[in-house]
Amino acid sequence: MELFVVNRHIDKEPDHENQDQEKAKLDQTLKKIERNKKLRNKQKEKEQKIKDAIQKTTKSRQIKREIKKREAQLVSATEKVDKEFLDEEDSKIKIEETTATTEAKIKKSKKRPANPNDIEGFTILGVDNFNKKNKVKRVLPRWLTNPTIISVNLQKLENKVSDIKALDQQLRQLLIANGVTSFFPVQAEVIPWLLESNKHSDIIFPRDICVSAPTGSGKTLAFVLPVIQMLKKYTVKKIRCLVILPTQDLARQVFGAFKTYSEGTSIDICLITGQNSFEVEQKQIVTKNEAFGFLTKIDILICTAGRLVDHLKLTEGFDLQFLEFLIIDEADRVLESVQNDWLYHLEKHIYPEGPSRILNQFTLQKQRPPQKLLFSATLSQDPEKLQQLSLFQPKLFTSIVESSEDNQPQDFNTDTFIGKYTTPKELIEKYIETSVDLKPLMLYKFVKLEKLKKTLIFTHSVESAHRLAILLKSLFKNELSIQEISSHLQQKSRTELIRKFSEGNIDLLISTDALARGIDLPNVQCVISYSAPKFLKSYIHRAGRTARAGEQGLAVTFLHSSQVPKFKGLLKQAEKNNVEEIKISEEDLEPLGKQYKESLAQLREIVEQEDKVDLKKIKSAKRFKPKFKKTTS
Ligand SMILES: Nc1ncnc2c1ncn2[C@@H]1O[C@H](COP(=O)(O)OP(=O)(O)OP(=O)(O)O)[C@@H](O)[C@H]1O
Repeated sequence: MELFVVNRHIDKEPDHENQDQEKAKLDQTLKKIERNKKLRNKQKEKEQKIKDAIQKTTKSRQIKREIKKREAQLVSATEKVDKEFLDEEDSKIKIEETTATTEAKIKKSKKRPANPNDIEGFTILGVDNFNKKNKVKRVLPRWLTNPTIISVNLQKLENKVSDIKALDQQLRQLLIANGVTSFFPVQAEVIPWLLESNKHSDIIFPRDICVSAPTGSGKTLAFVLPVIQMLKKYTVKKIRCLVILPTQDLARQVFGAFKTYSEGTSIDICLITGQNSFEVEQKQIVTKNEAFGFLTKIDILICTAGRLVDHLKLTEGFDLQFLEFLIIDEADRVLESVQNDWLYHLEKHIYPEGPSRILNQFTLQKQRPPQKLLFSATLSQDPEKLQQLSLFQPKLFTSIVESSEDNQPQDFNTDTFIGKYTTPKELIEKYIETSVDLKPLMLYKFVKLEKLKKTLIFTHSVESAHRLAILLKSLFKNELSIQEISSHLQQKSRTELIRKFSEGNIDLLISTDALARGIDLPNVQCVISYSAPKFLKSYIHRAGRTARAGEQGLAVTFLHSSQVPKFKGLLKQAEKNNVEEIKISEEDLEPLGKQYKESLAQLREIVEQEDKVDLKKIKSAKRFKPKFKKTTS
């Protein structure tokens, strides 16, 4: 049996001490295991917590996202609802605006194709040259925006001549003797201002002035009277006032006014327009004395720009260095004229060493610079145009007032200020539409219907004035006195015709625009623009020959149908939007047909004859040209 006994290792007898030790070890290990188990469990719990927390945040984020999404959906839904409630007009406007901007964008993109050379952030020079630039708003200088306003009301005159003590007694008496009892608004403003501004002119140079007031408002006396008063004091003759005008007729008229109001003074006035010979004019201005050399003989010189330059160049001893007043009447017209470069020659003559506006010892020793006085019914308020006169601290007197609905003057606006003119309140303006063929007959009918006398008729050329005169003479027979006047006539004949018309001995005076400016013809009943005026300025001056000095007057313009819109456009510039039409039916002219045909035949006959003789003479007639002789004796 033993054979089958497996001899296993049999330990020795258990050692109790070792057994205890081993048991302790085992216990420790078991405790360790238990601790580790607990630790692992704790770890697991922690991880689980973290996991849970992560899960929670994700969930809340999801929830938040979901909430946001829902909110967004809600908002868009609300907006949708709101939009539906937008009122129809608003949405229309929005649509229009969007369409307009889109269209503009399309246009822009069409206008300016994408440039392949464009570099981001850089502008390639020249690319934008074709794009429309924004208009720069013009800003007027202060003196133009702060004028002294002149009333156009000549019916209610508040300034009696006897009350204006600034003018001396002698002048006031002369005014009353000439039928002027009250001052017109332009005179009431300008005369006292000029006298005051010249009180200390040796120390404080007076400011230059620009005066823009309607035709027939009395601008002439506004400069004549103060100048006479201020020059009275001088005993030594020097040219102290120079008046420049655009035409001989006007120069003559202003000369007349100076003569009238210088009565009883020692002021000498001279007119140089070319009517007299050059030598005669030279002798009127200067004389030569053995002991003193050249001596001036006059105080005031009135001239046309062209004739002035002739004297500046050729008259020895012609001294303008003592000039105190430089008056330019119809200033816009004079400044337009480049006649012999008059402004350049004049400046050179007044300031041989160049102009000096600075008050210093040098300028104090010399004479003061002349005060420039500019007058016109259509004076340019364009600072660029006025710039050429280098005005000294200019002051503006104007009747141009922008009025609001409550008739209160408003701020000056460049667009509505420059190029605006006023006309007399008493002027009634109308137009007649007619065909070209029947125009002369329509004129005949109108004159007869209105029983017109003392009427000025303006045509665009000497020839058309001449033909119209022949035709009207033939139509009216001896019923009315009809004459023509133009710059082709000699000064003497023109003065004679003007005198006869003023006295009422000519009923219809047919003229070119030569007579449109400044000429003062008393009580003109009607002004007819037989040829439509090309510019607003020419219309204003033509029409301004009537309704002068507060009198009523009628201005009628004859137009072909194609001219009506342009004419209305012109008048709009002067804020005349309701010019009435006078309707004369062409049927009313039928009974005059035979008479008209006969007159036309007569006209043809006369013109043919004249073409051979007279008209040629008129065309070749030159103004009287004097032989210039240098210096005077
Ligand atoms: N205070 C006044 N009382 C009455 N009549 C006057 C007065 N002042 C001027 N007149 C007359 O009024 C008319 C027009 O004057 P004036 O020729 O000076 O006008 P104007 O403003 O220069 O016109 P235009 O712009 O056409 O040249 C003249 O016959 C003048 O004698």
